[in-house]
Amino acid sequence: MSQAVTRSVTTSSHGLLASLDPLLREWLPRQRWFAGKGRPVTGFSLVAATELLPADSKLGLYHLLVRAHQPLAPVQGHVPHPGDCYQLLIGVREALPPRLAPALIGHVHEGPLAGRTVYEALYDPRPAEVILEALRTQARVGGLRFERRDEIRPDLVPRLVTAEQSNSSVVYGDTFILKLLRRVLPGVNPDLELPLALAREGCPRVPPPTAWMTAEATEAGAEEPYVLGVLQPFVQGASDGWELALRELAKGEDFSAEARALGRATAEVHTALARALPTVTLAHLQLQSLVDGMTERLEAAAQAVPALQPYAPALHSAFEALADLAAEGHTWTAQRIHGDLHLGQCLRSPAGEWSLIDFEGEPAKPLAERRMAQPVERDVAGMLRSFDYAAHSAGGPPAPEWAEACRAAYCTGYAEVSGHDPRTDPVLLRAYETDKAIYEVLYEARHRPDWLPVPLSAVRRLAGSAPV
Ligand SMILES: Nc1ncnc2c1ncn2[C@@H]1O[C@H](COP(=O)(O)OP(=O)(O)O)[C@@H](O)[C@H]1O
Ligand SMILES: O=P(O)(O)O[C@H]1O[C@H](CO)[C@@H](O[C@H]2O[C@H](CO)[C@@H](O)[C@H](O)[C@H]2O)[C@H](O)[C@H]1O
Repeated sequence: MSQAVTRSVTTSSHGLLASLDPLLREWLPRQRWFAGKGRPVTGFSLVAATELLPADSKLGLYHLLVRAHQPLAPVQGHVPHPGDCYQLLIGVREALPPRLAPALIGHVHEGPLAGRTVYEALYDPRPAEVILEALRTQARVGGLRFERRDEIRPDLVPRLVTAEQSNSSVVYGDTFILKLLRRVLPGVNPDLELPLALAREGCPRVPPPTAWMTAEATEAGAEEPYVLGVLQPFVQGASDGWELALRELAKGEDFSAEARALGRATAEVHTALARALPTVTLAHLQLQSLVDGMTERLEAAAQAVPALQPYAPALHSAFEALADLAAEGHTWTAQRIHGDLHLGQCLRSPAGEWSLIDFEGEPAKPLAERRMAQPVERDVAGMLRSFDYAAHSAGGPPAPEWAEACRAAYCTGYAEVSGHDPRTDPVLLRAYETDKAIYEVLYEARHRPDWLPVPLSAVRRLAGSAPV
């Protein structure tokens, strides 16, 4: 199958993009993983194009990195944002068989692919096999580079994961799962960096990367490769922490034993990361900039979501208390953390072992910010918020005692492994929990307005008003 991987396109790739342009303008904004929702796409530029299966054969396959131009893109400093770069796998056929109908991008009318049909190739087993084969054989095709740490068995059958995701994943024979990043950036990506560091430490709580793919940077100013995807062992029969928590809640069951195991798992990951990568001390100046960030996020969220405004002064006090401690000379240790931890990022195997996944951090933030050392309390606060979310989302009346028991058990488990009980730093923990609840208010207002009452009830609690 390795002969399938053919050549890199150097000529006519701009003609290729021009012919796809009208189809992509319509298709791309409809994708769950498209990050620029609500702003029109006015055009594209090609960052890289690689032909993985000859386009003039029965089934062609292009790997494209395409920058989507959106003129109202946010302004960062004074530099206009160039638009996000997306990874696309485009299949090319004469016509689509009915099973591939959901994958349709459109029919091409002009240019090198005129008369043919293009589609999202990950729905199609053959293109998905080509990617696995390239990883297995450590192929280099044009600017694409496929690398691996461990052996990969040939001929594993692929299936696309259809769950709502920020990226796209393919499971191969229930043995591996490949996550293809959609919005890609040049530079070290924590979704590969941290699991690799944890694998080197022998930490069993995170599936170790088996293989990964990158693309050479081709644009001016971008020197480091783009990380495009990571293959890791698939945890068979796993349930995620969110599903499990809701299931137990629905049965009226306590979840604190699992919460304690999750606290232990988080601490195992944190202690391994602290061994693997540098830790730093945060003193007054660094704390002030952390508090400034929290304050800015609160102000922006209160502007966007008026329901937050009555609580803003009380929420500010959580951040001021942290700034006061720093001004008194208190210091904190910071290290690499998960960065976006919640119950949905925790997988439990049928044997009861927990794994943490998805170390990408908050995808909307720049890589440099996502890779900064931070206090572990930030991850802890994410999990504490998640237990509260579950207690308010299970369908029945809110179950605050259930959440409280989980929150306490989680911290106990964390302390058992790390020797540090996050509750011993209540000011920092409260500031992070407040910051996360504010983030969630904004997230829900934008994406799931029906869920807004969930973080708002936490906002009321954190602001010192009567809990609901
Ligand atoms: N190693 C794994 N084993 C089993 N399932 C996994 C594994 N990694 C991810 N998944 C499943 O794939 C989903 C998406 O993975 P994730 O890394 O969170 O992607 P995204 O960043 O797109 O949300 C997870 O919610 C989980 O159900
Ligand atoms: O898709 P991501 O994992 O990057 O996270 C985003 O979506 C999450 C929802 O899917 C959102 O999480 C919030 O809702 C969860 C329940 O659906 C809950 O467990 C989390 O605690 C809560 O924050 C997350 O905030 C958002 O970044």
